[in-house]
Amino acid sequence: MEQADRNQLNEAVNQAFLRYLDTWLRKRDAAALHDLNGPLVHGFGTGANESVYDPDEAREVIERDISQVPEPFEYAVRTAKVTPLCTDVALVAADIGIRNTILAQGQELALDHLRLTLVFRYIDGAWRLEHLHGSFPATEPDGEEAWPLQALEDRAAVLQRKVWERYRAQEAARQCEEGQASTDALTGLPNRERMDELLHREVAGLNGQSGALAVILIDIDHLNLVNEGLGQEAGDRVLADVANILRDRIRVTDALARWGGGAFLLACPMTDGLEAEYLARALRRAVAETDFGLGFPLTASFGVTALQAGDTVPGLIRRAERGLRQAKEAGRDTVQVVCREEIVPG
Ligand SMILES: Nc1nc2c(ncn2[C@@H]2O[C@H](COP(=O)(O)OP(=O)(O)OP(=O)(O)O)[C@@H](O)[C@H]2O)c(=O)[nH]1
Repeated sequence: MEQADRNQLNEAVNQAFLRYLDTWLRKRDAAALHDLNGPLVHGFGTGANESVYDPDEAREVIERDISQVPEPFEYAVRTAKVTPLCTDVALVAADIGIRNTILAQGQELALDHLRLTLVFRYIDGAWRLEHLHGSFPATEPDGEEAWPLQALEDRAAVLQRKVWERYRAQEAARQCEEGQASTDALTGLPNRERMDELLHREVAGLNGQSGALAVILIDIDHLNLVNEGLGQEAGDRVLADVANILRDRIRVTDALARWGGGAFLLACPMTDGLEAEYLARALRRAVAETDFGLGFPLTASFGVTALQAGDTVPGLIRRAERGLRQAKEAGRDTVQVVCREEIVPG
């Protein structure tokens, strides 16, 4: 988390904490306090009362607590430390000076000190209480405090590390899943959906600038003959090999995707129709000159087009498809460039 984000989070959680204290201890307002809670509150008592409460149970605990001592508590925040656990969870360890007497298990108990450990979670646009642990530290016979603040802070540091580790692992898993969902497993290339998104982004930003983007649609010729003659696995190998041939010969700024079946789509930014045609010819040659170990030559056909004013992504793709169709009709193993309506033979 960036330092500026951390500062902003600390401030927002601190405000939520102060509002919670004021509502709970000074105002003793059960309804308002209930509104500051999250959907589940953990802890929320001291010692034996600690549990996980749903909203109705939490409301009951709050009302009981306030009905037992309706008078405002005099308190002063001595220290309050906010520790962000991740972007939407934060822990507050606080030391509160307090003057009051409560009835605990039939006995009057004079309070002068309250230690709080609270967890707030950002839910529906507000930091809401999710966990509350309160303790009234007693002085041990040796004069040492039973729960010194340093011990609470040490525990918070351990908790923070553990939550961050878990959060990072979850983020990494989520990003990995997203990557897998948009990658073609056979070739390792981005899939059609990802390329489609990229094209929409590119085309929207380019506004039909001439020479700003070219698109090449590539289709392996007679892939069905490889599948039928040598089996699906041989067809798969051909697909992966062609993907590698293409990948090895394009610029880092170009984007190559598996478009479906035996087809690939290549998007080349800062490339006009002529440059794209040269590239397509070089790629055609590279495929035709490769020995795929099939016992017969393998070729591919290419449809090329370039961005023009007023283009949409579907329009651009349709022109590349038209080029590819023309290339297949012209006998395959060839390149056809389509600029708007006219076809420039390759
Ligand atoms: N091995 C393999 N074959 C695939 C895969 N996806 C599609 N195919 C096959 O690729 C072939 C593509 O067919 P078409 O593009 O219509 O025709 P083609 O045989 O390549 O001949 P052209 O007219 O030259 O395109 C079909 O036989 C599909 O079953 C795949 O992931 N692996």
